[in-house]
Amino acid sequence: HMRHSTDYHLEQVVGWPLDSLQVGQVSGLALDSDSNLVIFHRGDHHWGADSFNSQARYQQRSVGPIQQSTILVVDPTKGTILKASGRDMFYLPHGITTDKNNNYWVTDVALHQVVKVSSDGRDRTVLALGEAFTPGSDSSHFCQPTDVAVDGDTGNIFVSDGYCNARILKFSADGRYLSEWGAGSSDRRRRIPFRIPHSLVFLPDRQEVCVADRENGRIQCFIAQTGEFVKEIKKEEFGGEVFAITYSPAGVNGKSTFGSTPLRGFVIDYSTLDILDIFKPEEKEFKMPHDMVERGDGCVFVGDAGSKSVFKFTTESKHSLIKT
Ligand SMILES: O=C(N[C@@H](O)C(=O)O)c1ccccc1
Repeated sequence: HMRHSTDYHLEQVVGWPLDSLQVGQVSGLALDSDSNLVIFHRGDHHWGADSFNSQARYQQRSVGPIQQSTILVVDPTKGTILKASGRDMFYLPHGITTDKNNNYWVTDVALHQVVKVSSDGRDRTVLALGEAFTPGSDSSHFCQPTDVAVDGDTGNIFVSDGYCNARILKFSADGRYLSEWGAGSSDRRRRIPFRIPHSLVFLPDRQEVCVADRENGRIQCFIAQTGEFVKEIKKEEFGGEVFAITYSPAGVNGKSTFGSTPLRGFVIDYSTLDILDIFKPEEKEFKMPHDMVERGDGCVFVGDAGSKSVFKFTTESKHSLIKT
């Protein structure tokens, strides 16, 4: 791996998880209030070229929802499954995030909905935004929404919408529509619209929302309160597509990218925009690094929709692992 300045370097924890997680296409990762890893996956469903018609309507509705548990809570150290839920609810899972009451906020691109699900194992739908299986672009419809970010202070939620819309919407915690905005709209020079706002993250220490604008190969960040454009992060090294973004207030931004260059993850300092590290798996390659989370202990997990697997990375070098 190329090393970038400082001593920050991520290496794959080879052999994690101990046993295969038996997951389908991994579309989303989150951390719960116990800092366990939460995996949102598609079981035996796949997003392929014929999943939607030209009006973005899902074509396999008659097959029914995924019968496997689509939401897995996994021990971050061993990779063992602690809880499994989300059966018979979803068709094409995409994004997942948790709120401070440990509810799951997920998006499903086939349902065109954002769903708030209880994590008590009873899978109660606490709130659903959007109309099931009905794409649209007004304030009560989405078109293949990709992710949700939660502002822990106000409870407001942000939705990146989506493959067939190019906007970010803001709702109150109880689902009231507040506002929406497109790419860097407040900045004339950056009127280039979003291509696919694919992943969202809330920056708690800055009260900003950042989006991975996938096919534009860039990150754009906005003031959460107003939607005002703050900055754009775009690097040649991204190779043209940025799939996911996650953030840790330690001043380091994690990103995963997927582009013509070999598929890699980047660690960027949010203030200086310096690339602090570039990482990728040691043995297998990334196939479609689709989402990423960073844990408080510095471990980074990457969910891969292509290889139906989750990779774990750590900043400790091998020998220190052997020592411990
Ligand atoms: O990007 C695509 N999918 C991935 O992001 C995903 O699986 O979420 C995709 C787009 C068009 C057709 C088929 C798949």
